[in-house]
Amino acid sequence: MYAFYSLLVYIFYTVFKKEEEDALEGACGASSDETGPVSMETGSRRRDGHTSRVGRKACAQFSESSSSSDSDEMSLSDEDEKDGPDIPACTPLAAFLSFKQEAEKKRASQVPLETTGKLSESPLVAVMSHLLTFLEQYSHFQQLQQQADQYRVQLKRHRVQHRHQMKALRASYRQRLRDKNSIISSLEEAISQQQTPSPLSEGESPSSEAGTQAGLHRLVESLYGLQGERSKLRGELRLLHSQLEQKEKDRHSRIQAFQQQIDELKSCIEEREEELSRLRTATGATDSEKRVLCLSAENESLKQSLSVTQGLLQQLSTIPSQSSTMLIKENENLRSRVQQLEMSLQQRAEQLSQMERQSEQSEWRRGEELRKREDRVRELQLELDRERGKEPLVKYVTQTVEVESPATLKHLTKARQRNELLSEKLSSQNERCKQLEEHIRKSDEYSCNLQHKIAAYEREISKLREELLKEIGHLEERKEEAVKAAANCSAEHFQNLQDQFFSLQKRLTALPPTLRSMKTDYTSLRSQVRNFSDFYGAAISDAKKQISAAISEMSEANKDLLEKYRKEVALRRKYHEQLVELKGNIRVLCRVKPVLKEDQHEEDQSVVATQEEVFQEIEPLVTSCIDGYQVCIFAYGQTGSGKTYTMEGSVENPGINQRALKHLFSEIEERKDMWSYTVTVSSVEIYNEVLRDLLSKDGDKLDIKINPDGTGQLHVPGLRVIEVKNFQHIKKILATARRNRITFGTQMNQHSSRSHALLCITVQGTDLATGSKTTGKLNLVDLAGSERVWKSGAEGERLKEAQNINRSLLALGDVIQALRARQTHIPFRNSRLTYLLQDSLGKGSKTVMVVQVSALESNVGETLCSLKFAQRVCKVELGPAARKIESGGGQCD
Ligand SMILES: Nc1ncnc2c1ncn2[C@@H]1O[C@H](COP(=O)(O)OP(=O)(O)OP(=O)(O)O)[C@@H](O)[C@H]1O
Repeated sequence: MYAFYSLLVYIFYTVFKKEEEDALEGACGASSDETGPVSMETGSRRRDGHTSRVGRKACAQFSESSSSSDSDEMSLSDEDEKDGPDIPACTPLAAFLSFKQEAEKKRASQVPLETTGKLSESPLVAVMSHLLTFLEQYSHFQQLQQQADQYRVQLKRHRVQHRHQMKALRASYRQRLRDKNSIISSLEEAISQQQTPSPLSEGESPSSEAGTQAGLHRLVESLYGLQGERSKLRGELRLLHSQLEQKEKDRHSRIQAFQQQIDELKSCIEEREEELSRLRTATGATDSEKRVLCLSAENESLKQSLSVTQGLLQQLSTIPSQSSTMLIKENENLRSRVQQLEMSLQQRAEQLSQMERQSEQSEWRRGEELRKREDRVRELQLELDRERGKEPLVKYVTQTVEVESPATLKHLTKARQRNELLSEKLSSQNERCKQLEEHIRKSDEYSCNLQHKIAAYEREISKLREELLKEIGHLEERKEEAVKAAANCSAEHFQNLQDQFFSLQKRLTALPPTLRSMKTDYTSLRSQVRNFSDFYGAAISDAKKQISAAISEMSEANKDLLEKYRKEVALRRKYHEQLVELKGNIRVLCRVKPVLKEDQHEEDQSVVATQEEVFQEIEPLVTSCIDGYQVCIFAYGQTGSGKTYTMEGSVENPGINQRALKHLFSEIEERKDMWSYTVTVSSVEIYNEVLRDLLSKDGDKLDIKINPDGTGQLHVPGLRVIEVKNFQHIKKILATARRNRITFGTQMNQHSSRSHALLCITVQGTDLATGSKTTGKLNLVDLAGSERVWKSGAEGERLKEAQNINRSLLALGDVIQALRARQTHIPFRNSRLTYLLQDSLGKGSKTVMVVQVSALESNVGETLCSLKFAQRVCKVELGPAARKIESGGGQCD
């Protein structure tokens, strides 16, 4: 077969060569057309290895047609470069193509002949034409392949460029994102720092308000900054979007172009396939079929290459899509990040506004609370004022106060309880006031009687005064007479002189010319005047002498009167002392405590003694103290029987202490012309057998010692002694002592004194006339109450106090017993109380014991005990009282 085909080719060659030569020889002769012979030569070269000019020209033409693609393929792979040397294989093809073109031209010119049936086409020529067509198609495929390669190279380049671009873009985006993230994280940190609010102290110090404001300002500023950042990010994102969209569009347009080319290629291939099948059916030649198969194989390979190209295209399309998806993802991430940021910003803004609202609310609440507290303070202040003024407080109890905090509630309940207590107290005090009014009425009656007595005394005194005045008047009359006598004498003389002066004046007017006589008259007149002055001076000195004589007479009479007065005072003191002695130097008074409102279930039939009445009994002893005696007044009795009331009393109704000092100062005032006095005060308490200064703040423990001055008297070293100038001063001192004294509430007495209290008043007097000095002492003792501990319910510390009180009172009883029995040893040192009262309870002193008893039947046992003790005291004989007086020379009385 091969030999047959080779033969066929050869025949063709010779036929065509012959035809061409004929045509050339016949038509053109020696024309210069080289095409035919060149083709022949070229075609022959393929077989015998010679190269004709025509073949080279065709090859050059082909090379020219594909030069553009070759230049592009310079950078292609080695495989592509290897395709280059195959091109010379196209040379016969080019020869065939040119030959075919010429044949077709000829056929076209021969068509009229064929139609007429003169020339019919041979099958060999038809097969050849088909072969040529295939070869043409093949060359076209090759061109397509080259184009596809070009596209592939372009795609590769694009891909590389795109990769670089994408890398750069990614790097820049990542950098930007990192920057943004760092900014956002720093802002978040700043916000979180601002958002960690310091807890608002209920007290909170309000410097914290300024800090919160500043923090809010900072937060708002950072918020604005964040918003600016957000808008920037948005702008950048928009830019990115637009870039991405642009790229996306480019990619789509490229893909569409590729797709179009692929479609074209596909349609081309389909056309070729149809052609092939048509050829198959038309020819049915076995060799051509083989050729067709070869071609179809080539076609298949082309298809494969196409599919590869398509794959590449797809890859190309997927790569940008991947990058775009990545970008989109990044974009989405960014978007979500921005959204998150926006959300967090919104949250922060909300939190900020919430914080602002909260701070406003808390501020408002604080203001409200402050206002309420101020109101409360005002109310409490009012309450306090009313409490001080002893006004009813019921009004406050009924007041409704808005309470918010438990502390205020507690305070309010306390205040209410206190109010209730105070109102109770107030009602009891009102009751007491009524009783006191009754007492006052009675004391008024008593004072009326006293006034009568005083009026009688005053009448006597006025009589004496009248006598004295008469005497003085008599003396003054005499004095006046003497003065008048002197004055009358000088007046007569003066009258005479005046008369003479007038007569002289007359004579002068009558006889003006007689100057000599006038001169003589004048000189005589001058001498008379001189004489008159001498006479007048003598008269005055006479009158003075008479006056001094009258005055000396009068002072003599006064002296007598003064002496009389002194005698009177001495007599009075003597009688007073006699009276006191008659009453006894140790006296016992019994005071029954009236039944108070709280004990009203029992009927009160007691004899009520007022503070004034009690003091009247004591008053002479206070006077004795001024005269230089040792006086002791003490209140004794069961707890709650009224000892403190008797000694100290209340503000409105003071007791013995205050009244005694008042009396003392009024006496001193009366005697100030004859005596000067110094009053000193000290106050101690004996609590649990320990001595404490009630006028000192340090509360040091004191001790009783014998005075080192050699008098043998007792004294308390370190005790504060205050000199008192007036009664107002003593009031303050007494208040201090009362404040410092230890009291506690027991079942028997709400303010039970748990100590013995001593107020020691020393009065040092100096007689202004004689210089003699007296030292009187007044000890005012408020003993602690004896109590039955099972009754008073004393426990713990109260029990210890009660035991100490009872022990010291027993010691007092022992001293009284020893004094009554006139024992040689008096056990003064058995207790601090008796040791301290040694001077006042011993011989030569004046003592008054006020026994306080209760009128209640429930206290009858204690009352009996107290009365028995009082009975024992009554029987004690202290002997005559001794007055401590030092004469001007320092002698003792
Ligand atoms: N004569 C009185 N008139 C009116 N009230 C009195 C009288 N005596 C005592 N009281 C009242 O009785 C209460 C108890 O009196 P007080 O404290 O003086 O007793 P006390 O004997 O000193 O008691 P204690 O020994 O426990 O200290 C007080 O509230 C007082 O005001």
